[in-house]
Amino acid sequence: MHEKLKQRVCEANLDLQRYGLVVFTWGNVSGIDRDAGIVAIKPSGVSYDELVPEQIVLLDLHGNVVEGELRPSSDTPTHLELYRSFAGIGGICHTHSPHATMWAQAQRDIPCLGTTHADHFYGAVPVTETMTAAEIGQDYEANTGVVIVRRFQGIDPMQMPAVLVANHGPFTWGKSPDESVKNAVVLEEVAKMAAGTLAIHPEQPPVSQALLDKHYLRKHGKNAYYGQA
Ligand SMILES: O=C(CO)[C@@H](O)[C@@H](O)COP(=O)(O)O
Repeated sequence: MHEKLKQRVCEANLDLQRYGLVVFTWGNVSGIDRDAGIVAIKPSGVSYDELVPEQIVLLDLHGNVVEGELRPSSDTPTHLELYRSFAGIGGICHTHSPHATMWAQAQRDIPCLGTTHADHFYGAVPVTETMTAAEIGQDYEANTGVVIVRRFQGIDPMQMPAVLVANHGPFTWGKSPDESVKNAVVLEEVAKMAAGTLAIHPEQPPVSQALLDKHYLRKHGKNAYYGQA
């Protein structure tokens, strides 16, 4: 069932290693078939070298496993919360890529300091608030999704396909699993560039709104709807 979706999700997980975004199994990618209401996600703890499409786990949007022998990623509740809340996304990627994770640990938004950033993210990449002890204790992964959605009040996820979870790491998304991984690669690059730029010039201000609009809207169209011309 959903062999094509499992294949695409498996390939996107293997790309995490190909692009150098992960160490060990510190990352996972999922995809969704919205018509069927089925999410496909990497199994927990399985190394990328061994990963095959048959191991990809299928769930419904309530988190019930509908196919798969292995335990789904421990971040599954976060992925599910984002699919339920951000209607336009078709794939989600989570990593601990070092530079983006440094900004998440420092609990700082990544400012838009250049056109590379502006081409992909419409403004500063936001960091979430830290979770309360109750949120952590109750259900850490599900509440990670809740704090992401809370942070996106007033932010269009289709114009900002990335977030930094405070003290944890980045989540990115897109209209497909492979697009979510591409955004994770870009996020890691702009995180690295921003850290380096501010080390050279700590007072460097973000780009002007005119430059941000010029680059982001030119690439993504007037409505800046992610992934559509
Ligand atoms: O962030 C964490 C753990 O802190 C997880 O995302 C990472 O270890 C991947 O877990 P899974 O193997 O997907 O269950």
